[in-house]
This record gives sequence, C-alpha cells and structure tokens, in this order.
Amino acid sequence: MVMSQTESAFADAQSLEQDIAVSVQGVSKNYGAVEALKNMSLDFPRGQLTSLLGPSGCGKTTLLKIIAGLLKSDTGKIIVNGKPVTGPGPNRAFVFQDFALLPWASVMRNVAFGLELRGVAKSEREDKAAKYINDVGLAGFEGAYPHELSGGMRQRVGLARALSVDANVLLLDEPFSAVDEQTRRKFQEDLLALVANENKTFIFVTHSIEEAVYCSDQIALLLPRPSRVHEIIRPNINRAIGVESIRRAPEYLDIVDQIWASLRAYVE
Ligand SMILES: Nc1ncnc2c1ncn2[C@@H]1O[C@H](COP(=O)(O)OP(=O)(O)OP(=O)(O)O)[C@@H](O)[C@H]1O
Repeated sequence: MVMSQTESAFADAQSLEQDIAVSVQGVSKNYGAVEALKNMSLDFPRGQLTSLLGPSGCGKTTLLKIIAGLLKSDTGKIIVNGKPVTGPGPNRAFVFQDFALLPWASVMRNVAFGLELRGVAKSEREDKAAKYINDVGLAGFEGAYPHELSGGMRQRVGLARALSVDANVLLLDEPFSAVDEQTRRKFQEDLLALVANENKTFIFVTHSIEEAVYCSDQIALLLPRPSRVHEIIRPNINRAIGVESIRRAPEYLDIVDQIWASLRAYVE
C-alpha cells in the first residue's frame, strides 16, 4: 500500500526514536473541579520545534508552565535532559505571551537581564545580548525602550532575552498572537532560522493550524474534556520550495485539513 504524505506524517511520528530533551510522563493537573490535564505523556525531541496545538482550554499554557517549573503538577513528572524538574531552572527559558519586558530598561538591558540575574559581568552579558539582538533583527535598537517599539519588536526582545540565557529548551506561549499577519510571517521565518542554527529545543503554543504545520518538526494535537494528546504529527514540509509554494502545496494543505477535521468538533 502506498501511503500519502499525510498518512506518513502521522505514521513517522509513531516510529520515531530520538534524543529526547523534554519528556512529560503521566502529568495531571486540576484547578478545583477543572481537569486541565489528565495523565498526559509527550516527548519533545532535542533540537526540534514542537507545537502544542488545540482548542482554547485544552491545557496548553498549563503544560508549558509545568514544564517551565512555574506550576506543580498533581501527578506525573517532567524530565529535562534526563533529570526530573523540581522548579524553574537555567536549562529552560519562557517567552511570555505579553513579553514581560521591563518598561524602564533599554532593549540591551532587557535582553541581558536574565544574565544580570545570574551575576554575569556587564561586558560579557552585553556581548552576548548584542549577538542575539542582532540575530532577532533588532540591531540598531539597543538603546530603545519598550514603549518605543512595535508589538513585533517587543516580542523579538523577549525572544532575544530567552536565547541569551543559554537555556537549551525554549518555551513560547503564543508568541505571535499580538502581531499583524505580515510581522507574524516574518517572525516565523526567523524562528525557523533559529531552530536550524541554535540546536535548542523549542516548545511552541499556537492556535493556528497553518502556523503549526508550517513551522513544526512535530505537532502535538491536544483535545479537551478531558485534555489529552490526540495525535502526534510530523509534517516533514520541504521548506526548500519557498514559503509561497509551501502554502499552496497539496501535502501541506492535506495535513492542515486533517488537523482541522480533528479540531472541528471542538470549535463549533
Ligand atoms: N489558575 C486557574 N484557575 C482555575 N482554572 C484555570 C486556571 N488556569 C487555567 N484554568 C483552566 O484550566 C483549563 C486549561 O487552561 P489553559 O490556560 O492551560 O488552556 P489553554 O489550552 O492554554 O487555553 P488558551 O488556548 O485559551 O490559552 C481551562 O479550562 C482554564 O479555564
């Protein structure tokens, strides 16, 4: 039997054997009577971008916070680089939805802030911050303050700060939700370049099926009530054909349709 690309995207995920950076093992979390996560298990391959995709309320942010060590699970454990998570740690950096920048500090200080908290000397932290300011496309804005920047630029500051602390796991909670479509697309390209060049593990919450299929090595499709991993999909998009061709390619559109079919019942 010949498998379609869509079928093989789903099958590949099952036969995957890889170096796992983050492993979620039997994690449950209740908020009072609300079962936000129920016995969830999920692995995140090292050096890859995994999206958490699913309808509102399926526990994506909760899972991200538990991985970050900002929230305790009721049952189960999180293993990062082979060790159980007991709280926040330097191997993970969180990029918040609202970017969480210091309004009174320049771009340079904001980006270097994580290193400042760790006691890294000023010249060393500014060298490092300068590299990531450049990598996220903000060269020339080192002295600007958050209120002088657009939403997209502030988001880049948040990302540069997360990159500069040398965490090998980056947790991004809907980083593209507050920006216009054009900025979002540019940012997706930059993110893909970072994934290719940085050998870091990216865990990325999104509501957008198209974005998940375009950007991800792996998509964990979560469904609610009770929240669970419905499917793991590896899109295997050939990015060499260029953005515009990808967005029209039948294999890309097939995966988008198949995910939409799974989600439809929960959003109508
Ligand atoms: N602090 C809290 N107290 C009570 N209930 C909460 C709390 N945080 C989240 N919840 C509930 O837990 C469930 C999962 O929430 P969570 O924010 O993790 O979902 P999500 O998939 O990230 O949602 P969204 O896509 O809307 O951001 C939801 O039903 C939410 O209302």
